[in-house]
Amino acid sequence: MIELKDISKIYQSKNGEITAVKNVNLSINKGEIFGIIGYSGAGKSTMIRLLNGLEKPTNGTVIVNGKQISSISGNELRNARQKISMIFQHFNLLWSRTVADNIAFPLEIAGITKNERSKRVKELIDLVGLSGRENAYPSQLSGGQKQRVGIARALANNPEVLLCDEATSALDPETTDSILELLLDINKRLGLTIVLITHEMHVIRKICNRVAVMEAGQVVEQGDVLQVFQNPQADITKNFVMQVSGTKESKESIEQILANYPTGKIVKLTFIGNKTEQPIISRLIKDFGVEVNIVHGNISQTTSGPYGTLIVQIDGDDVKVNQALHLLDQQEVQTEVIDHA
Ligand SMILES: Nc1ncnc2c1ncn2[C@@H]1O[C@H](COP(=O)(O)OP(=O)(O)OP(=O)(O)O)[C@@H](O)[C@H]1O
Repeated sequence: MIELKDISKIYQSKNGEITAVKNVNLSINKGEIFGIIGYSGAGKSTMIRLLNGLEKPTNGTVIVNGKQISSISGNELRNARQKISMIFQHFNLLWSRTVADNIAFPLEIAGITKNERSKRVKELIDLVGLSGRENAYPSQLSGGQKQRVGIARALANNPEVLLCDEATSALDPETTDSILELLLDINKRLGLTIVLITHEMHVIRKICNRVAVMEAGQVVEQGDVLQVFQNPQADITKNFVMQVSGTKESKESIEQILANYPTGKIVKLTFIGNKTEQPIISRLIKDFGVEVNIVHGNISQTTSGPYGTLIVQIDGDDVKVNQALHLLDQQEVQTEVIDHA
């Protein structure tokens, strides 16, 4: 559905050239939710502008929905862009228009008759859960409701691709979740391909099937969300995963436990899928007679299943401790000895 082939984007500035995107290759399938994550300045916004044709790449090709967006212009680009919609961090609503009229706006531009417009607007209002608020103005809505209007407006002309530019960054955590659930619902119901950019791993975990991690204009890692969570390769990806697994906070706990129990091994266990539901710890204790102290634990849901991390101190006879680690490996629980006491 979307192909980026060896894309680079170089901006000219007073201080010389800025490479915003460098040699990026990505392939996004029809109907998937694909996340691009990176810190500020990584090149995410540039990527999204390349996808909707607002920017031309310095090198490479962008293909969206069968059209080579990177080389077309004028009417051809305008037509192609009707199938590529977008929602924004700050909603970009028309403040002097009601909810219904905001949603009707792209339909007016597309020349849809008044009767058909009213019918479609009603459908969209129902779809995003805004029934009863048709005649409200944006200033009378909460942030979450404003984003629902943004989503309805983006869906008005039946797009094939929805681009989300930090769409939940201005919302509180609960509202963020309700908007993410709406996006997931729309993706399932309409088979819409969704590409989102974000700096929050929570967003990726909650709704994405696959993720690309960007740093300094490059994609440093990409893959299925669950795999990336279980086995992050790049340092930046490890940092993003820590946002969700909370293992950063546990450093203090590890220091504490080392001070209190200066024996054994501190091990980080990472497990995915139904392994999170097995009584692995009790097996270690029963089968090997080792002591297990839980330092930190966390289980998160992704669209492909649960993902968990557990940091434990395993203490006992060296041979038994190693056998316990071996059992964990056999159980496809990933183990990383993060500290020897
Ligand atoms: N029009 C432009 N002219 C010059 N430099 C630009 C332009 N747009 C972006 N850049 C530069 O390209 C780099 C990538 O910017 P970009 O906005 O794509 O990153 P980002 O990951 O979206 O960051 P943020 O989340 O802060 O928007 C930055 O160094 C930025 O200053």
